[in-house]
Amino acid sequence: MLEDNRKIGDTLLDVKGISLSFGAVKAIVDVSFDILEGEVRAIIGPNGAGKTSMLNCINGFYHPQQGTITYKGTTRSQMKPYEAAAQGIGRTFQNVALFKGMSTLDNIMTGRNLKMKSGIISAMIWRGRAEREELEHRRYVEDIIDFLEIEAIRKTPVGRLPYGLQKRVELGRALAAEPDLLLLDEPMAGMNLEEKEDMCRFILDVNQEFGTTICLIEHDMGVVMDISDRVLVLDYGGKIADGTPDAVRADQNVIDAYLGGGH
Ligand SMILES: Nc1ncnc2c1ncn2[C@@H]1O[C@H](COP(=O)(O)OP(=O)(O)OP(=O)(O)O)[C@@H](O)[C@H]1O
Repeated sequence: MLEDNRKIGDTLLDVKGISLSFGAVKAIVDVSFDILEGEVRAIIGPNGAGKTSMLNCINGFYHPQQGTITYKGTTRSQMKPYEAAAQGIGRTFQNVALFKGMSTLDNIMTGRNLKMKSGIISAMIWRGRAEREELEHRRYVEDIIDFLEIEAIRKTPVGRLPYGLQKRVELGRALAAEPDLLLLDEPMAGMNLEEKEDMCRFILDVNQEFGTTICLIEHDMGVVMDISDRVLVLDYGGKIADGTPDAVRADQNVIDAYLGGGH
């Protein structure tokens, strides 16, 4: 890890007794865990363990049948995706979800939408103000482009970029919304070693420099153990371990789930 100047704070998100089923399929079974302000939190587990479903519950894509989610002190049984986004929960997806025909710059600009105050009507009435606002947003997006070292591809349609760079652009778009809590669904999937190392560095930089709290799903155990403060382990929808990387690595339930145990 980099030199650690971070402050880990109070509970930002508290998940209590969440259960989610799709018909007979139990995707999540009575899981509780929390995320502290400023930490890098990982969720791991074998295929189908319920990891993506958990992120989908946190940002309101799925509505758990049981349990509560407390975010920034407000408790809900469910929330809507736009409410989650408006309250500072950002997200990237397992499969890249960008506008392939649009440039890197324009894709990242779409991440600013929530921050834009001028609608079409007010922009017609107060053109100067709308233009100033647009300029400020562009400046913010250019800073993200510098930060992620993707200046050379700012005008390139993202569909033409290699997969690793598309993932970086997707991270940029999520950052453009200035999230307090950033959910990353397998940010390094399908990447080669060098791309993985770059992505790890960017995730740690986002956490340290912007103070963004990160919750990530990742299959590469080496990566997870390197960059996470705490790791939640799911298996068949249930929680089987939760703790520091070292504690989780030594946990017999985790060893069984990964090295046998029916998977
Ligand atoms: N929309 C859905 N409709 C029906 N079943 C679903 C749906 N979403 C998830 N599931 C099921 O819920 C279970 C958990 O899936 P989930 O995608 O959360 O697991 P995961 O741990 O993220 O897996 P992976 O590592 O393969 O991405 C699986 O059995 C899956 O088939």
